[in-house]
Amino acid sequence: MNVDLSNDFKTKYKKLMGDRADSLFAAIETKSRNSFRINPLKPNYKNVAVDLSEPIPYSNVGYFGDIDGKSIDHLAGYLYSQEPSAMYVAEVLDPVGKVLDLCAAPGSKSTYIATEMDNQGLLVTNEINNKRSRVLSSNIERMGIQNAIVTNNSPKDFENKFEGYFDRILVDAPCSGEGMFRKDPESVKYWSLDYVEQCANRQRHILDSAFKLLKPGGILVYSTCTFSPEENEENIDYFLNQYPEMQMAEIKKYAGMEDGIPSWGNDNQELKKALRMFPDRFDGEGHFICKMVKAGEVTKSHEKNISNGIGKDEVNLVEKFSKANLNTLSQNNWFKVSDFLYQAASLDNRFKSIHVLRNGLKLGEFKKNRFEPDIAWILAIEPNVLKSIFELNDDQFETYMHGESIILKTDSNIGNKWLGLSYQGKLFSWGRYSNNQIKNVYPKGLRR
Ligand SMILES: C[S@@+](CC[C@H](N)C(=O)[O-])C[C@H]1O[C@@H](n2cnc3c(N)ncnc32)[C@H](O)[C@@H]1O
Repeated sequence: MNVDLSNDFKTKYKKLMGDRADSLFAAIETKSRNSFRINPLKPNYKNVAVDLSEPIPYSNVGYFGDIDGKSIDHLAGYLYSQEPSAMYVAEVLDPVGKVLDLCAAPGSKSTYIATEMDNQGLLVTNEINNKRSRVLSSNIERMGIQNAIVTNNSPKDFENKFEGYFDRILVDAPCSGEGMFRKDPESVKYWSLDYVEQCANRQRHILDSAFKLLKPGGILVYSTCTFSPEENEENIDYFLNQYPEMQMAEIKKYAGMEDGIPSWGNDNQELKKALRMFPDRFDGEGHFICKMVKAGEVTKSHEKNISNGIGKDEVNLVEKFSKANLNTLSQNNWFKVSDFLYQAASLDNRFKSIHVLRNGLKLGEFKKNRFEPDIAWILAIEPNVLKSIFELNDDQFETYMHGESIILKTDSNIGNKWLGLSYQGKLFSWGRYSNNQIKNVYPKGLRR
């Protein structure tokens, strides 16, 4: 591999690391190893057509190896591709209660956090960039996550209504990306000494917001995929001085993980508690992780609920749908946004003040005199909730993925209108049965 490291980069790290810099530069020239996660939110989640013989030692759900982004395992949300170092962040966060991922797209860490939360508590997963927030939202959907609110805001937007609200906050900061040069050699082009400074400055603003949003007693995890002291130890030293309530917490370190470097952060010895992963000693990309606790007593916060906006006629339509197609129907936290019905992750009125893309699980849409279920619901549903599941064969699966309907033999004994469609035992879509055909309702954007 040829990663075109600039002279400024090399000179800087030679000065900072001495001889070790050469081993870092050499590691940046080697090929990185791929890895992926399985998804315990799915039924029978270890039933995947990939090699699970090399588990990642510090992850409950991570494995070294390759996955196919077009496979049913991937599109039904059983697998998620993530590089090994990044996986450890969710483990360090230990997410419980109300969790905020402030810089979340495309959702690698958020989807991991959600599997740790097992649909308990609340995960607010935020991305400032609109286009990227939509990718985040679709990954939350694919993985069958029910307790997440996807938002598209700047961290500052939360400050008005969410002060001291969150038990856990992750700031996986936008950074100069030096740790990803090996995986993405093109990114070297954007690097400069000035760019590092700009990133460091932006990160301080994000951390300022995170401090305000964190509950006393809460935990803040800060991570980057870059080596630079300015964006890591220096920023954390600044932050600890700025906010004396914040204290560093220990992180368990596995083979190849190293301490933070106090001399890169004004000799603040507390920085040893942070964690560094350098690719010459660790089997993953470059990463920095730091865990901090906010001192103080938890005060009770009062929640005022949004009214759910659902009329009796609409409840009747969903009940009619359920009677024909489901064995059970939970009416927990139902919530309507325009014509869409959600099972809300939170009905807290505060969420009216920010730009919410998705609140919990999208169940479906009210159309003229009927209710139509949404793909998000089938990706999160327990199979025993469905009256009928139709398992597609290889040809039928390809046909369906192309957006075509499936013609069945006339003696097909299907009495219900909405079916769960599965392939290789994994539910991935609804299908609408009528006149010996399963009509294609797979979202156009997901067809191929
Ligand atoms: C390192 S990436 C996040 C990766 C993500 N956590 C994951 O694991 O998939 C940083 C994100 O921060 C967003 N970002 C950029 N500027 C920001 C700002 N000023 N405040 C908050 N987020 C910002 C970027 O759009 C980007 O999606």
